Amino acid sequence: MAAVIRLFRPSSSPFSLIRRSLSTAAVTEPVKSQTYPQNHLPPAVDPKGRNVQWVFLGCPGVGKGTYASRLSTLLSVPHIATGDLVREELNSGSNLGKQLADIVNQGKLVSDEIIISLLSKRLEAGEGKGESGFILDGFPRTVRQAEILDEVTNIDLVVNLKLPERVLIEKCLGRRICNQCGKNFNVASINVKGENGSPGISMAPLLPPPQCVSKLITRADDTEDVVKERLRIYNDKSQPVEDFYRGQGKLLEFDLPGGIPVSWPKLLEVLNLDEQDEKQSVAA
Ligand SMILES: Nc1ncnc2c1ncn2[C@@H]1O[C@H](COP(=O)(O)OP(=O)(O)O)[C@@H](O)[C@H]1O
Repeated sequence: MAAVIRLFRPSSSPFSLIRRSLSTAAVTEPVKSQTYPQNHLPPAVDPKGRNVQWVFLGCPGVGKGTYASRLSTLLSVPHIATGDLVREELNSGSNLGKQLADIVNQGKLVSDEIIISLLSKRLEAGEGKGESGFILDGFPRTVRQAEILDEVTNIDLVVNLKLPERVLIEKCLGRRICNQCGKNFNVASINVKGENGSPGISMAPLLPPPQCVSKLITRADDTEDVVKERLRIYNDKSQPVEDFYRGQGKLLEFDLPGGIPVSWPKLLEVLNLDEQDEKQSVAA
């Protein structure tokens, strides 16, 4: 039976070191090892009692942002999505933003150096405001990024969200963002039949409230060709990151059973979390 571990006061994180570590990081082959059994958490919470340091992995469109953001509220830690940091830079009109636009709109990855610099700035700003712990979404995306992260801190748990590829494409194409409040919605109504023993998946659309309807925009990189390219790059560059964490016994595989109403309670169950619990309690 899982014991309840309380998360104590914020401790300062060592992320100001991340930039320095970039230059010394070694690139090695990803480790292949066992899969962590579902329904069984690895030692997810640091026994020293600091806030959680979790990573969310998964293909474009799988819903990393949705679940990472809900968990960050539940656990009172920041949700840091490197894709959001990149989009902020694009929208800022800076020279760097102009350089990144082509890369992002073709579905390619930004260089490790640039992404680490953006993440480093975000973590330092958070540290200044007294933030501690995090749920990272969209980082690390290469083994090199994972190694650099490992050099500067100890990740407790890596959640790998999974959906069949045809669902991912439909979800990306249905994704809409309100350009005023910034919330994400999805107009796709997904009904995929089960194949070869795997169950079918249904997801109802996540429609915007009336005040957002006229303000919906589509991400420039959510076109079919670019989504396919992002999936190809994920398989090439980011799947080895799954192996990296699997080798460390930190990877929790989670096949999403459907939309938020069915997946969210199931995810909480697998993580031994209870929405009704005191916010700062985690079972490990
Ligand atoms: N860790 C990262 N390394 C390199 N590029 C990144 C990283 N995170 C985000 N990006 C860039 O930002 C884009 C959008 O990221 P994100 O919103 O996470 O998209 P996705 O829906 O593909 O998961 C990526 O296609 C990539 O160009």
